Order: sequence, then structure tokens, then C-alpha cells
Amino acid sequence: MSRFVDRVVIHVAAGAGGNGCASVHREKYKPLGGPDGGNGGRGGDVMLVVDANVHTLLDFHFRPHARASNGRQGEGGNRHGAAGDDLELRVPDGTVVLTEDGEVLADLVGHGTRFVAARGGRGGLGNAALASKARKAPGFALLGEPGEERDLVLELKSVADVGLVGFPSAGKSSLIAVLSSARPKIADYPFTTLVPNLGVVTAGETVFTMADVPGLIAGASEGRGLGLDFLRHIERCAVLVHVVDCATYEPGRDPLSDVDALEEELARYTPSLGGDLASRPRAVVLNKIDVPDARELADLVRPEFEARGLPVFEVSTVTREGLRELSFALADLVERHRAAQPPAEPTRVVLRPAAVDESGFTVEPDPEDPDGFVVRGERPERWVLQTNFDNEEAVGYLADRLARLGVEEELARMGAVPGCPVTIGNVTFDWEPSTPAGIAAVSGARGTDARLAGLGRARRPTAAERKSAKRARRGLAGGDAESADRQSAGPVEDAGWDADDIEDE
Ligand SMILES: Nc1nc2c(ncn2[C@@H]2O[C@H](COP(=O)(O)OP(=O)(O)OP(=O)(O)O)[C@@H](O)[C@H]2O)c(=O)[nH]1
Ligand SMILES: [Mg+2]
Repeated sequence: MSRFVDRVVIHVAAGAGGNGCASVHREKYKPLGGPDGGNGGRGGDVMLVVDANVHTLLDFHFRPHARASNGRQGEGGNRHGAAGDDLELRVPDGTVVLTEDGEVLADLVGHGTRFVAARGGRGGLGNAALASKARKAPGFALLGEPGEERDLVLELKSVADVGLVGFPSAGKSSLIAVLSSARPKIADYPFTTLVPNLGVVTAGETVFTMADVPGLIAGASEGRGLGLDFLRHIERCAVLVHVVDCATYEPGRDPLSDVDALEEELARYTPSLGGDLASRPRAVVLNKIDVPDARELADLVRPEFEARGLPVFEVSTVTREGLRELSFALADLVERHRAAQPPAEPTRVVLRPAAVDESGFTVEPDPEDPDGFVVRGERPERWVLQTNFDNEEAVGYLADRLARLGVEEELARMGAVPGCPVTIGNVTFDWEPSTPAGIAAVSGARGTDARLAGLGRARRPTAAERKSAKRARRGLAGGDAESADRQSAGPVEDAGWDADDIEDE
């Protein structure tokens, strides 16, 4: 079965960022130089780029998966890993990008227009970049982040001045063939055209484009025949032309009912890009008048169409009768439409607001675990992805970052108790508060010293825990949580913010 490929679902995967490197500079007489692990390179993006030489989405039908390359790892000697290569997918002019739920992400018009379909993961920082006064030689580096992966729907909507609509075998493709240098497939069986044909027509000074679409039948707006697949192409055409077969012997078919049936489908179709089809200028082409009966029928119905205010053209694509008059009249309609248009906007990329505030996070009870909590937020989730959980120092660094953002405090406020499972991204931890804020809130709430519960577990306290326990002993625990937080986020002790800010650039 042939397939009308103007709608495809593609799976795009950007490259992962390279891991940062943990390395210490070594040299004769200087056995322990500073940390010199370089950063990982960023993963390649997957981009969609409009190419005027591409006319269908057919290639994506055969190869729906696209993956950009990963960033390279950082190396010792402060060598940063190379970035992954971006992958450019060439798409036709007029490609609309949607989510699988039908939300329009971008409407790509104009040669060279680009859209980032999947963004590459950031490279992880090496230990050189993570060093600070407090953490002179970090024994860890950050992992590269995975690249973005998603399924996207691509739909092609022809960008043409004139759109030809009509029942199958009405002669739409024949008309494009005789008016332009396009050579579409023409045959006397229905649905010969599966992909819209685009032709360039010159009439006097005016040059305009004309697209035919696959034949339309009653019920198309509900998906019958090639249905919606073809109606989409009409959306962008400034002028609609009904091509009517005056030589058909099919029962129940005549020029007037053909046009009525198609008008009904057009009226039922709601354009997804706004605007409405009813307001587009229209013309009626009565085709095949080289057949004697057809000419008679055309003469008969012409006054009826004219009474509706529609310009009518009687033509034959075989004898070429009436074609010159038709092309000049269409040129005139197109010129008038162009004059009435505001200067064209080259493209419309729909920017969606970020789902969660980039700096924020939320803490909610875990729907799958009555004791657990789920932390959501762009930064906490990213930080978890950057953490090598086999490295205790790296885990301590993560704990510091989370505490500084206020995650611990919020967990305590929500009623989290030490040891309860906390999920961030795809990782679940046993929560052990490590900051004065977290500990104070928990001990305040339960009337016991939660630090004992936390430290009592068979695990060496992390540097952060020791530091905060010390601070708690100094009496900061009872103070207000914010000021404790501010202190821990001071410029001297903290490389985390700096590192993070570098990445966020
Ligand atoms: N006698 C006559 N036949 C024509 C004329 N125009 C087209 N035809 C014939 O009608 C048949 C269908 O023509 P197409 O141009 O393929 O029709 P279409 O509207 O593109 O059809 P679909 O792509 O299936 O929707 C072909 O056999 C053509 O040769 C005409 O002016 N006179
Ligand atoms: Mg055709």
C-alpha cells in the first residue's frame, strides 16, 4: 500500500555530554600539583533545517531515528573534551513540528530556518573547574549529562500561492503540468497523486507557485480517502481553485454537487495554524471541455457558479484551450492577495515557557511510597545526573548543592524523617539531613536529636555532614534557616555556585 508521507513521527536523540576528568598534576619535584582534570565536551544537538531542495518527508519515513554524537571526556593536563557534532536533518519548506499530543512547537518557513529538535547534554566539569579554596583538590569530577531525547511529529504543509482542490482524477496534476514545468505523475485512476506537486507558473510579470493535492472525497475532513493529510496543504494557499471534471460519468456527480461537497469538507476542516479557509479567494476551473458532452455541461453550470460570485474558467489540459486566460486571472488574484499582506514573517517558532521555574524545585509526597518524597526541579534533577554515586566526595558535593538550594529544609518542612526514601530524577536515596536547617527542622518537629539517627547509620559522615554538625554545635541550628543557608553559600567556601553558574551560561 502506498503511503502519503506528509506526516511522520521521528525519534531524535541528542548527544550526551562527556564526563569531566579528575586528575592531579604530577611533575618532578612537585609530586602533588593542583587538580588539572579538564571538562567534558557538550553533546551534539539534533537540528531541523529547512532546505528548499527537499520536498517531502519521505526520508524520515524510512529512517525515523536520528542521533547526534556524544561529547568527549575531559583529560588530565586541563585538556577539555571536544564537543559532539551537531546533526542537521533537512526538512522541506513548510514543515510544522508538533509534539505527539498535537502541540505546535515550530512552524518552519523559509530556506535555512532552524529548529533545535533535541539539545545535547552539557559536559561535566573536571576537577580543575571544581576546585575552590575549601576544596583545593577535588577527588571527583562531574558526569556529562545525557542528551535530550524525544518523539516529534513532522507535518508538511505546502507553501504555495494557489492550491488546487478537486475530486480524484479531476485533472489537478494535469493542470499543474501544462501551466508549469513541473512533471507530476498523471493517470486515470483515483489518488494518483500521493505527495503534493508544486509548480511555478509565470504569467506576464507575475511568478507564482501552484500546488495540487491528492484528490479529495466527501468525508475527507473526517479522514476519509487521504483526508486530513491533504487538507493540511490547503491551509497555506492564498487562493483556492476548484478543479472540476466535466466529463465524468459517475452517477451522482456533477460540477455543482462536486464543488458543494468539497466546500463542505473545507468548512469542516479547522486550520491548525489559524486563519480560516472560508475567507480565501476562490475560482472554479471546469476541465476537460475537449470532450463534447463536457463542454455542454460546463456551459450549463457556468451561470450558476457566476451567480455565486465565483470566477469561472473553462479549460482543457489536452487542447490547452482557456489556459492563458486562467493563468493571467490567477496571477491577478495572487497579486491582489500579496498587496494586501503585511510583510512576511519568515518563520514562527513557538517558544514555550519552561514547565518548572529553572531556579525552583518542588517537594511532594511520593505517590508510590507512603513514606517517600519526590523532588522535582530542573537543577536538582540535573545535579543528580552529574553525580558519580560511586564517589563519596561527589555525593557530598551533591548534598551541599541540594542543601544550598533549600531542598533539605523543604523536605523537613514537608515531614520527611531521616532514612525515608527521597527520589530525584531516576535516583532514590535514604534521606539523611546534612545541614543545620534540615536537622533543626527535623529535631524540632520530632523532639529528638535526628543527628543521632542519621549518624548512627553504618556510614562515615560526609564532609558536609561533619561541617554542618559543627555548625549546629555552635548554635546555628536554632537560628533562622535562611541565615544559616546564606553562610554556607558564602563565596569563600563555595565552588558549587560558581561552577554551576559557569555551566548555566
Ligand atoms: N480528456 C481530457 N482528459 C483529461 C484532461 N485533464 C486531465 N485528463 C485526464 O484525467 C485523468 C486524471 O488526471 P490527473 O491530472 O491525474 O487528475 P488528478 O486530479 O491529479 O487526480 P488525483 O491525483 O488522483 O487526485 C488522466 O487520465 C488525464 O489524462 C482534459 O483536459 N481532457
Ligand atoms: Mg493528481
